[in-house]
Amino acid sequence: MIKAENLVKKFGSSTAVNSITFEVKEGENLVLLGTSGCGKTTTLRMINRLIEPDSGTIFLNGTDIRSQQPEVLRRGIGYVLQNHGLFPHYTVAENIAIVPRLLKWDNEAIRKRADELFQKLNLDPSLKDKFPAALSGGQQQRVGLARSLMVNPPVLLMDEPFGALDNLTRISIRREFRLLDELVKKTIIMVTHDVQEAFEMGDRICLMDKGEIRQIGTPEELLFHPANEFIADFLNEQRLQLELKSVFLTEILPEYSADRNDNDHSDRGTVSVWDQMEILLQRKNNTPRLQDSIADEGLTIERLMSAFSTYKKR
Ligand SMILES: Nc1ncnc2c1ncn2[C@@H]1O[C@H](COP(=O)(O)OP(=O)(O)OP(=O)(O)O)[C@@H](O)[C@H]1O
Repeated sequence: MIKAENLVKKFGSSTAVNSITFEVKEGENLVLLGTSGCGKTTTLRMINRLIEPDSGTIFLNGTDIRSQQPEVLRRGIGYVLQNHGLFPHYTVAENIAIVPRLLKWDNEAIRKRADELFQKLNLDPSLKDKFPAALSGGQQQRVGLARSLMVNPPVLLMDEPFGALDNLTRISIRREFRLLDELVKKTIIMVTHDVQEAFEMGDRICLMDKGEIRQIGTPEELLFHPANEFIADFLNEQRLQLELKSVFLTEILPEYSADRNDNDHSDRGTVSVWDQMEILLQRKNNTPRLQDSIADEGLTIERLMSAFSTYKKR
């Protein structure tokens, strides 16, 4: 779906992106991960031509993106920014109508699509008449996402989409976004410097350093088969939590996994060992369950951990 070949971008004498090559399949969520300044945002912005590479080529569905006007290209590529990118002097309704109006949608079509997205994103319809400054950070982020999804672009670029949120909001909004049907089927490239976030959201992770790619692979591949010492060191501090997030219930206890999601091209289900552990802990504490669709009757934390450690020894 997206193919980047030998991309190079320099700013003056410093090289932000140094000959990187990667591919993203249709429906896949690729996370660009790395420390500040390693070239993630520059890479992302080359895909919607906000930045032009010095050399290298990007193909979208086999076509060089330079063959399209940037404005036309961007209508098929949603873009979600850390600080939501909403225009402060436009109401929420006006903000989300910008691209549909460019595409000459009528008012009724815009209203219908906005209502649908507001419902899916748990946004109260009364927010439509407000200005962005009157919304909470989480609401602003949801509106930013709604805006990028209005015309249902097949590709979505997300630059630190949860970066401006407090930790708790961040964790819950991330979980919600991950299960959102509008996002499950999209091809997504997401930038983050948060390792946990990358492991929760990414089908594959592209770990960058100093403008170069050190490894691209599934969370499991990076953790259990790091390509070099840099990768192992980068992940080491949070290893156990990452392992729990990167292994799925379907892989260790298929008999308890009634949640296999047909839209999930990775075919690993949607519940990680970490998620399942949280569900069991919440149940133990009598707090509401995170997810009700799981056939986990009789599953205990001990059983889960024992299956996880057997899996790791394989
Ligand atoms: N417009 C610009 N002019 C000059 N230098 C730039 C410009 N944009 C980025 N850079 C430099 O290019 C390098 C890569 O920046 P980039 O924003 O892509 O990194 P990043 O990995 O996204 O970092 P962060 O997580 O801090 O946003 C950095 O050294 C940055 O200072």
